[in-house]
Amino acid sequence: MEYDLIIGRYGEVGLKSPRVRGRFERKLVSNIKAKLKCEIRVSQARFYISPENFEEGLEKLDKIFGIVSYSPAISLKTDLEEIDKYLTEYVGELEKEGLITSETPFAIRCRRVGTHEMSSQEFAAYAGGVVIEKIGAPVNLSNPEITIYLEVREDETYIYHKKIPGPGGLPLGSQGRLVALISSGIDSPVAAYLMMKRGCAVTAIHFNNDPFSGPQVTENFNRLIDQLNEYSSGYPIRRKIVKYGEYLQKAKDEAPEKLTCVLCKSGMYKIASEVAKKEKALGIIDGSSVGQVASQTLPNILATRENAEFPILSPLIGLDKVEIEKIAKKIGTFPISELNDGGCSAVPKYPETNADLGRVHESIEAMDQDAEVKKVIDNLYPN
Ligand SMILES: Nc1ncnc2c1ncn2[C@@H]1O[C@H](COP(=O)(O)OP(=O)(O)OP(=O)(O)O)[C@@H](O)[C@H]1O
Repeated sequence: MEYDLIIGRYGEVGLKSPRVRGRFERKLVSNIKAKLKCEIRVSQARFYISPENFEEGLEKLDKIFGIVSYSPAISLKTDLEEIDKYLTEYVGELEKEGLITSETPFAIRCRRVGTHEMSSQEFAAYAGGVVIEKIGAPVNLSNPEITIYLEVREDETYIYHKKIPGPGGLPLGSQGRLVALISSGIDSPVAAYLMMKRGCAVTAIHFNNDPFSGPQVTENFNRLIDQLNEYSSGYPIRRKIVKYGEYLQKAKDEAPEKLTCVLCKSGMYKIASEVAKKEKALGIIDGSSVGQVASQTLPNILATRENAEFPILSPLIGLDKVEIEKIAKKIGTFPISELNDGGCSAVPKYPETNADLGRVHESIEAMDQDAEVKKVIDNLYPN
């Protein structure tokens, strides 16, 4: 089929007030243009996109948040003779592709904006007649096997038959920035993806636990970010790699062994809070899911988060592993997270699962956590 443009649709953005909608539309247009060489016209909740490379356009729109669906289409003048000519050709192409035969029940759906001599129903009936004339297929409005859409907008008309689902959500960057804690595991990249889908730009922090973990962990982190960057058009993910070995050593030396993981996580949130200030971010994302591992019991969640200065958003908190893995597979991070990273040797044999706040406070003081956090931040942002 010789398509000449792609019609993109947004969902939730359309529910906003006109002023907010205008801002979101501009953001969406600039995000599309950051990824795709194209011309874009916006009109009445539709994006009319003319990409330089059509196939590339179809592929890339699949990863731009805010787009709910899109359709490759042909455009023509709003004129009955033109509709006759182009629709006849269109049906001929569908026939060649095996999508319609003389037996295939079909429907025409017409949407119309503007002033015309015919109603939408009359346009649809006319177009139905063209299809019957060309191929003799039966009309079936309640249960069609193929639907051909006719979109009549003032003096331009568009014909298409496919509605490809987009990723949905809100345009990236429309909701400000968050700092995402990304390990090399399955969960945290999914958490970051879900918040990106809600329009949040991301700065990713990774804690390199060397000598308690090997270089593979950080390599996997970098590969995960490369994969997530497929979805970051307009707002590429910023990366920060934190040297965390010294902090962990201090925790092991000065606090009860059992509490290492609690102190590790509590330090991460404090450091993430400092990074959030530097990055002008408004919150922190992590990949916790209640009860999944030792550090994610409710008492440990309380003990590790109580001193963080920013809200910690955990979009996976109520999901179970199978649900999280399903998303990881869909977004392409799963096979990277599955690579063996050698794990973390700082994890004690019996990590605390029911952290007592009093003992955690004592340990935080014993290891002089604030001083250790400051060292890490000075190292990350030398001035
Ligand atoms: N090395 C790290 N660097 C950055 N963030 C980390 C690191 N380790 C853990 N986190 C953050 O803490 C969250 C909980 O980590 P934890 O190790 O308890 O669970 P997990 O189930 O192994 O998580 P994940 O699958 O994301 O690695 C992670 O989802 C991530 O957001």
